[in-house]
Amino acid sequence: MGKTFAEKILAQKAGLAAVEPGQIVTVRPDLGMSHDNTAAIAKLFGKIGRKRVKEPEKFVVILDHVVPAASVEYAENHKEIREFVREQGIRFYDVGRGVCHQVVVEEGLAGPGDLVLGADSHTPTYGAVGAFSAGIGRSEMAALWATGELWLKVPTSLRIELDGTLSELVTAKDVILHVIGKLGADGALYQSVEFTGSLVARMTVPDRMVITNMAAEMGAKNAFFAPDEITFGYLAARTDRTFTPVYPDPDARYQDTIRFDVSRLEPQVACPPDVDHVVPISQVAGKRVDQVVIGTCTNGRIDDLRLAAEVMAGQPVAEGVRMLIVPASREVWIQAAEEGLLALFAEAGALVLNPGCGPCLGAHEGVLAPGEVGLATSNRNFKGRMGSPDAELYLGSPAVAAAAAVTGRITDPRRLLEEER
Ligand SMILES: CC(C)[C@H](C(=O)O)[C@@H](O)C(=O)O
Ligand code: SF4
Repeated sequence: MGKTFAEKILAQKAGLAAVEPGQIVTVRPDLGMSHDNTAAIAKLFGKIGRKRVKEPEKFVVILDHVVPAASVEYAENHKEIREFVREQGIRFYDVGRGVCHQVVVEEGLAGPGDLVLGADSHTPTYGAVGAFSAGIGRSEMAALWATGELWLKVPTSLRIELDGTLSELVTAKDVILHVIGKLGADGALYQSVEFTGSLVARMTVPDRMVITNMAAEMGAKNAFFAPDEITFGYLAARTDRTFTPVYPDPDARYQDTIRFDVSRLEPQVACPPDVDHVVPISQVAGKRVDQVVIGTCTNGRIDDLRLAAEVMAGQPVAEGVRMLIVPASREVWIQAAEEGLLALFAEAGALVLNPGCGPCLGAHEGVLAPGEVGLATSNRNFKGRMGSPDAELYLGSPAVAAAAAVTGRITDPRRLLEEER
């Protein structure tokens, strides 16, 4: 009987001939990733009585969540991490390099056939380049540092087929918001989600990253796009590593196959306080916003910034609205600067921030006050996510965010474009 992607790759990484869903296997990941939570992990590591990370070359630490440090406490945390990675000889990217998930992909640290475990819930992102990648807890990361291995339960597999053609200004973000809206925030709980269908062949790696990133929001253990020419072309420009891709068998058995035709999809918006309370934009159009954020590991890439600039079409940010632009990485920041996008946003009245998570997690760089309404291109909108528990946060694509920024209200970017034309 055929095997799914998860079954094949986990068998391989566990050194077994075959595995079944539900089976507990001990795997040896190719990469372990952590970020600002590394100091907390180091404390747990000390508690289990270890001094040296067993295979330091298999780990990476990226400071991104509260960068640059917003308080003495954060500064101390960063300082401890710098000392720890130096002592242990762990690959390290300091503040300013970018959001961990973007950096891992840009640096070619994840690719087809890799098993990556990260101490962050959006680690499934790297399935966009054919890796099995999943989030783990801090104590699991400490155990991984100590032994180089970890047990995992083999997930059941869910296949999602995406077919049709997206209309103008409807994006991968709208697709995944729609999918989450239909399946719910627990719609793929502890499942390995394989995305297939005719739309996939027309999706760039960044498009696929939007989808695998947000698959975490429906509970997925990991998410996967079978590596194709688009994947290999993308990776060839970034790394000279060679990869051994793993593909599902054609006769693999899935728990379920769900098909979506995206041809008539409108731009989608997730309404507070639930990521799965997703509606077509026409249902929330007109809602006033105080702050718009374009960035994060979901939608802070160069094509997101290009799309936002296109929708803004030289119009200024609406009076009374704060617009924050947070390039996901230094590479994106430089590219956007070279293309004149950062100046364009700044001239329109936006505030361009440093690469990193920015206000996504509500810790700094633009938190919302009680009663305020935000719209962001990020992946979470629960109560208090971007500051006050009494603020509201809507989620949408960069096109939707740009349209809100220049009109001061949730607006269908397609209508705006029509008016501009
Ligand atoms: C702080 C970190 C552990 C957290 C996560 O795991 O996802 C953060 O990145 C988030 O998006 O809430
Ligand atoms: S950008 Fe947001 S979702 Fe992504 S890793 Fe940072 S805090 Fe988490």
